[in-house]
Amino acid sequence: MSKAGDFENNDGVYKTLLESTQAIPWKIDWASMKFSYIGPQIEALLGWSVDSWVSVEDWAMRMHPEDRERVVNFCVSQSQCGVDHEADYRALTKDNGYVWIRDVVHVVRNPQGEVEALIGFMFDISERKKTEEKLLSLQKELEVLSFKDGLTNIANRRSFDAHFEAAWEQAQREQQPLSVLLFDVDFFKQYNDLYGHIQGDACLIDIAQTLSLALDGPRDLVARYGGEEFVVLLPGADADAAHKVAERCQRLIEKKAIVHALSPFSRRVTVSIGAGTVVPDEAALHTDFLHAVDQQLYAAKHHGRNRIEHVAVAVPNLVQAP
Ligand SMILES: Nc1nc2c(ncn2[C@@H]2O[C@H](COP(=O)(O)OP(=O)(O)OP(=O)(O)O)[C@@H](O)[C@H]2O)c(=O)[nH]1
Repeated sequence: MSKAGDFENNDGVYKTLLESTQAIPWKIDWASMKFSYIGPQIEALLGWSVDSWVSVEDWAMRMHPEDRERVVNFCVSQSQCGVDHEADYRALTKDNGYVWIRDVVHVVRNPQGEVEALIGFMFDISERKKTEEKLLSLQKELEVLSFKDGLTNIANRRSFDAHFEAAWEQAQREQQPLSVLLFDVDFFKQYNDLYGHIQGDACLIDIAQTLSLALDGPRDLVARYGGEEFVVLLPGADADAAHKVAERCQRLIEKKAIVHALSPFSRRVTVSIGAGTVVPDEAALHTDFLHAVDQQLYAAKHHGRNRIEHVAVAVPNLVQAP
């Protein structure tokens, strides 16, 4: 007799092989929906004894409630159609924990083509799931970080752009005002030259925190626009409201009293502010509006710094500044 023949005739060999694998083999009789076999490895993995696996009910009830309906419905429908399939779910352990399982199911038919039994393997995939979950949370963290400025921890330019575009479209749709404030730290090059770059960084962090404190609207956003420039987005704020926020920012920075020996303004760090308010009509472009606000910042610098200039022209429908 051939070696293969020897092997085929030896049920014990099969059993030993099946029961020494990591994967846990099982068999369910289709007519009775009862387990006719389950590998003893199941007890080491989940804690339930082999004898406790009687019917598909035991299988279904030892599944996480959030997974049960989806998995049971899927497996029943696939089996009824005679299609091999696999499903991932959390299996309940005897001590009330959960283990991620991948069940790989083969549908066995008799010579007439009728479903006779289901056989399968359960794989412990908890390690893989842990890695997947960790990757997912790292991905989320990365998404958050990619919208944050690394130095000041407030929103970055990319975040501002996304919020600004959304707010612009909403203002256009609802015909509501929208305001933007652009800030630039005065004489910052001299500050850096005098106190060094590290203290310059600390000054920018201080200003970012101060500006954050000045905002109270649920949709207001402060972001680092780049270098020593910051931007505040005020959806729904009319010119009056925006001007008040700009003044509050100025006041809070003044109160912070960051020493700048080369500043003509009480030897303290100050900011210049360009402000703009618009109720954008359908044709208005948000880039034109930002450009107009930037022009105001330029004007604030040009007119002596430490001041607010509020835009009143250059974009259709611009609301008159106070
Ligand atoms: N420490 C620090 N300095 C920065 C950072 N980003 C930009 N700067 C500095 O900011 C300074 C900006 O200089 P300028 O554009 O000449 O502006 P200014 O000196 O503030 O002059 P005015 O705006 O006209 O009042 C430069 O010296 C930059 O190196 C940063 O992240 N950290």
